[in-house]
Amino acid sequence: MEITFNKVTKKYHKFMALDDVSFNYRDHGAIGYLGPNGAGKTTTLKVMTNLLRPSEGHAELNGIDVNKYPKKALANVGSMIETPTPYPFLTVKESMQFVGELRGIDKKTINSKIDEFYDALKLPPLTSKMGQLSKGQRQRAVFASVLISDPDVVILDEPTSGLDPFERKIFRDFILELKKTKLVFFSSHILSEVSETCDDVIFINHGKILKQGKIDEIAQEFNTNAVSIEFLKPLDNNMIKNIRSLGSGVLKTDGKYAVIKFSGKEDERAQILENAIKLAPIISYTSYGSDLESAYLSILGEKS
Ligand SMILES: Nc1ncnc2c1ncn2[C@@H]1O[C@H](COP(=O)(O)OP(=O)(O)OP(=O)(O)O)[C@@H](O)[C@H]1O
Repeated sequence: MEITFNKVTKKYHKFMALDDVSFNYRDHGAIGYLGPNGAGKTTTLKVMTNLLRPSEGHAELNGIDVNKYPKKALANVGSMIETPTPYPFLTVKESMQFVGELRGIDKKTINSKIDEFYDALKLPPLTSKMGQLSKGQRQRAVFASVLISDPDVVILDEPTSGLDPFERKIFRDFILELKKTKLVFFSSHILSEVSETCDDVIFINHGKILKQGKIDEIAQEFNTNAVSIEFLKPLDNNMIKNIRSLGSGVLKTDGKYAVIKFSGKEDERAQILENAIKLAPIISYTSYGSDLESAYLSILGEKS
């Protein structure tokens, strides 16, 4: 399973919606494609699924050029791009059966998949008409249809937009399972959703990739890493002076507490603890975890 973008540029007349976009992902896992409105996310996913032709460069799925050989490239791919508009007069079950049959899946497999997704995605009653479902119910029913053919690669455009927190959780739990065996690529502007489900992240704005890499590494790079130390006794001036030599700066001292900045490297964090113990007895030692928000603000905030 593999997704490749090789120097893809997409122009809408003179407007450059994608500018020299390249990435490559292989094997199972989840990739979050993050960017604000108008960044170029949908355009990317449309090029990826042959709904648009790139102006330059090319996209490959499972090693096959999507625009040259769309049928072959998309054979093992499931995608949900923009708000799905499924068959309103079919029931949930009929709609999934229809998509499964179009994909050449046998009836028995289709029905066992429907049972599986009914529980995992908490689908609405299978006899409900697609046209009468709420947005969240419809989204999940369409998502189930996309997965009926058991694709290797799953491509989703803002899959949780318009969903309530309960539905988002269903989606998140499902992606966490799905990514164990499949390559999932989804666009989003919801940071928490990406940080909770993805291994890798790409930041895009104004059609350009601003940063890509492992979420943990990017979060760490942009985070103000800090540890909070609780000493047994309140700090006096002499202690505070000594604490200043720990880490790369003191953010705050308050009563028995000191908050110390450090680079984010594990060995430096261990060293701070080792030296702090020499100053006075310690009751607790807590790290502030890195988060993607500071990365998002630094990467997209500065350059947007
Ligand atoms: N058919 C089109 N013709 C002209 N410009 C377009 C067309 N489709 C998109 N654009 C422009 O290209 C840019 C990227 O649009 P795109 O839909 O890819 O962004 P997005 O990141 O998916 O945004 P959103 O989160 O709002 O869906 C936007 O400035 C948009 O106005």
